[in-house]
Amino acid sequence: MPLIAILPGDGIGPEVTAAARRVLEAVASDLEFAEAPVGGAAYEAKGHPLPESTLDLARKADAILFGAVGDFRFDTLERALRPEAAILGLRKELSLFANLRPAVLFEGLEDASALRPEVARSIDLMIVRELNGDVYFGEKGRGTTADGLREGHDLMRYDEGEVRRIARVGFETARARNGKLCSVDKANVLETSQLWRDVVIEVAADYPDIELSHLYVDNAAMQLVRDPGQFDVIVTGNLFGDILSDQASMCAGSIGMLPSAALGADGKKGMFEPIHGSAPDIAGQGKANPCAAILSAAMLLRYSLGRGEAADRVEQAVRGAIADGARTPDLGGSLSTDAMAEQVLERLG
Ligand SMILES: NC(=O)c1ccc[n+]([C@@H]2O[C@H](COP(=O)([O-])OP(=O)(O)OC[C@H]3O[C@@H](n4cnc5c(N)ncnc54)[C@H](O)[C@@H]3O)[C@@H](O)[C@H]2O)c1
Ligand SMILES: CC(C)[C@H](C(=O)O)[C@@H](O)C(=O)O
Ligand SMILES: [Mg+2]
Repeated sequence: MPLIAILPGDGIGPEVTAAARRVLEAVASDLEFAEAPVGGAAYEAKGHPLPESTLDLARKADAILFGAVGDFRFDTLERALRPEAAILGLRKELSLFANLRPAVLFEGLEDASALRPEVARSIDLMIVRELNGDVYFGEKGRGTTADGLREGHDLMRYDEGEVRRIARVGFETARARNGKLCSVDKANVLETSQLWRDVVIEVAADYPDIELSHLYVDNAAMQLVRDPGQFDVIVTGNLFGDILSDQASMCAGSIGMLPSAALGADGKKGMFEPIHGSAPDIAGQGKANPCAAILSAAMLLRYSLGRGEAADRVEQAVRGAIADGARTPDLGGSLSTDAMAEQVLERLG
């Protein structure tokens, strides 16, 4: 019996994970679920955003369904105790270095996209974001300059091994899709990025069938709204991937639509979560779009459980609901989180 750890977290996290869990229960009757607090909820309950017991469950589980963490109430805590430390800790402790963030425009969502319909319709891409390194995990600190000014610093750093392993995921992902990989960096300014580019080019020698291109991140941000259809797979670092995926979400209609998978070296055990956060502005109001969480559950079925057929069924059910006009407020409609989940569940048969 596969064990699924459910880590709902804060804000809309519990609302959307409840919907995703119902979908999992509907397509797989043999799953065992265990829930544990994470983020601000865990800090309040246990004094730490990632308690040992939660980390143990995550280690033990076959897959993790994660909601979202964070609330402005915790923004003054020391960094190690903030809710966000939990998600970073889980990614690092479980060596989940490869973050797959697909952005696709579902039929009917042209009007929700921030782009013109004919431009929006072309988006079908996968962002492969490195998740264990970069400026997120480099040495950081605060101090005072000789002149008495407050200063802060965060070291951006990758070693070639870290770049090589995510580059391979990028090339393999492109091979399984349409054979095009765009590596995004800032090699015109950053040494970390020059190393990134050099290593990606070295790895490319093993993938002569893949069409490799490179873009600076500022240009990539522009191209993503000018012509998202030009991209198949984008491989990039932790920070650039974070930013570009939120941007891609609005090209595809809403941040409430984008799922993600964080995978380790075996490409199997993983943590699955919407790319969005805890959305304190709409938490507790039943307004959250559960599709990103539901589509994350589909990725869990596909990657961690090897159940591609069940994953397809879930994705088709979401597509069907959207095509038939089901809309939460972020998509211009008025369905509640639960009503949207019902629309999906009904289409699972
Ligand atoms: N994976 C995570 O746990 C994660 C990701 C991003 C941000 N955060 C945290 O979440 C908190 C809020 O951050 P933020 O406001 O910058 O980003 P956010 O993604 O939580 O929200 C941004 C905007 O998008 C809307 N939104 C997000 N998800 C939605 C959904 N499913 N349906 C409808 N609308 C949705 C919100 O209402 C808000 O207006 C912060 O504490 C941040 O650190 C956590
Ligand atoms: C909450 C935060 C640490 C996280 C990140 O920056 O990775 C989030 O924005 C995401 O996209 O998953
Ligand atoms: Mg983000």
